[in-house]
Parts: sequence; structure tokens; C-alpha cells
Amino acid sequence: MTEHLTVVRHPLVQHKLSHMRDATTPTPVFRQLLREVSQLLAYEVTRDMALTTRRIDTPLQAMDAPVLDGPEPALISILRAGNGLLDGILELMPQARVGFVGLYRDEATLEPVKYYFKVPPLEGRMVFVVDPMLATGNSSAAAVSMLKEAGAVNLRFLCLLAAPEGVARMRAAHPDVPIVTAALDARLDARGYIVPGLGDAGDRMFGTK
Ligand SMILES: O=P(O)(O)OC[C@H]1O[C@H](OP(=O)(O)OP(=O)(O)O)[C@H](O)[C@@H]1O
Ligand SMILES: O=c1cc[nH]c(=O)[nH]1
Ligand SMILES: [Mg+2]
Repeated sequence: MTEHLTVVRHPLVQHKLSHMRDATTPTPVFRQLLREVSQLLAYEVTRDMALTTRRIDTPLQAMDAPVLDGPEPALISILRAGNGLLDGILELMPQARVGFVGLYRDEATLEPVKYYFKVPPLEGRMVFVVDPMLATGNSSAAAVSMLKEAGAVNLRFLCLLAAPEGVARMRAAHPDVPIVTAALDARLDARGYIVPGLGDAGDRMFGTK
């Protein structure tokens, strides 16, 4: 990927995102929409996966058919809300190895607090990091640093909503990591929430508020 930031403006993505932003959309619908959008966003973030060919026989003749090359990709979910993107993408790439980075944002400092880290071997793999929200960028920047320490080299970051502050933070800390998102919103509010945003993604997914 050559662009640092790709905004997926596909009408289906934008339509579903608008329903997710709506404060009256209930948790089960929110979760289903996130699953659907995850697969549409996955189409974009995986577009430069390497292909090779395999000799196969169709019912009519032999051909060299394109198949994915290289080791299985790794999908890394930033807990909790990342799991809302993970399941749908895993359906498209069932061969992927899966890892989890447990982080929550300290509400006062907006710094990420780490509580879990379990990832597959990352050397040589394409690594897709998923989290619906890129706000200050502190969580995603920290997660990517941990993954690089664990051996990841070839990373992509996939989110649903990004704030300009988070994009700038990622660009400064990890200019080598392309970001794919459904929307670049206006700004962060005083509490570090994306505006207009959709609220707290984890709470809306799991009904914790
Ligand atoms: O860019 P940042 O300012 O770091 O904010 C984004 C982070 O905040 C949210 O997680 P949260 O801390 O609410 O944890 P949760 O997924 O458990 O709800 C979100 O899912 C990101 O991980
Ligand atoms: O707007 C925001 C910011 C951080 N985390 C969220 O879930 N939402
Ligand atoms: Mg949350």
C-alpha cells in the first residue's frame, strides 16, 4: 500500500456506519453492522496480499490458478472492541493466525494500560491490527510497538473511525504502517472521544453502559 491513510468511501460502508453512529441503534444491531463493515473494510486492507499460482485441473483443462502466497497472515485484535472487527475478517481469512493485545485507555491520562499480550509468531507474516477506534492513537501506537518488538515488520492498521489526532500520532510513530478506515472524523472532544464519532465502541458492542 502506498497511501498512509485510505478512507473507504463505498456507499454500503457509509450507510452501515451511519446506522452505527445513531445513538438509538441497539447493541445487537450495532454488533451485526460492525461485522458486516469489517468484511467490506477487509477487502481494502488485504488488496495487496501477495499471490502465487498453483497448477489445478478445472473440469475442462489444467490452469495456473492464483492463490495466496507466503505464510498465513496474522490478525491482531486490540481488546476489547477489536473483537468486533476480528470475527468477520476471520470468516474471510480462516487460515489467519490470531493474536490479542489487551489494552484499555486510562480515562484521566488517555494513556493505554496493558493487561494481556498473546500473539502467534509474526516474523515473515502480513500482520493486520484491528480496532474500531483510532482516537488519540495512543493505544494503536503502543500495540504496534509491542508487535514490532515481537517480530512484526509488515503491518496494516484497520479501524472503523479515525480522528486526525490519531492519524498524526500513528504517522509520527509508525510511518510504515498504512491505515484503512471508513471515516476520518472532525476532531477529539475534551475527554478524548471522536466527534461526531459513535461513542464508546466497546460499550456499544457489549452493552456495558
Ligand atoms: O486512540 P486511543 O485514544 O488510544 O483510543 C482508542 C482506544 O479506545 C478504545 O478502547 P477502550 O480503552 O475503550 O477499551 P475497550 O475496547 O475495552 O472498550 C478503542 O477500542 C481503542 O482501543
Ligand atoms: O470515541 C472514542 C474514543 C475512544 N474509544 C472509543 O471507543 N470511542
Ligand atoms: Mg471502550
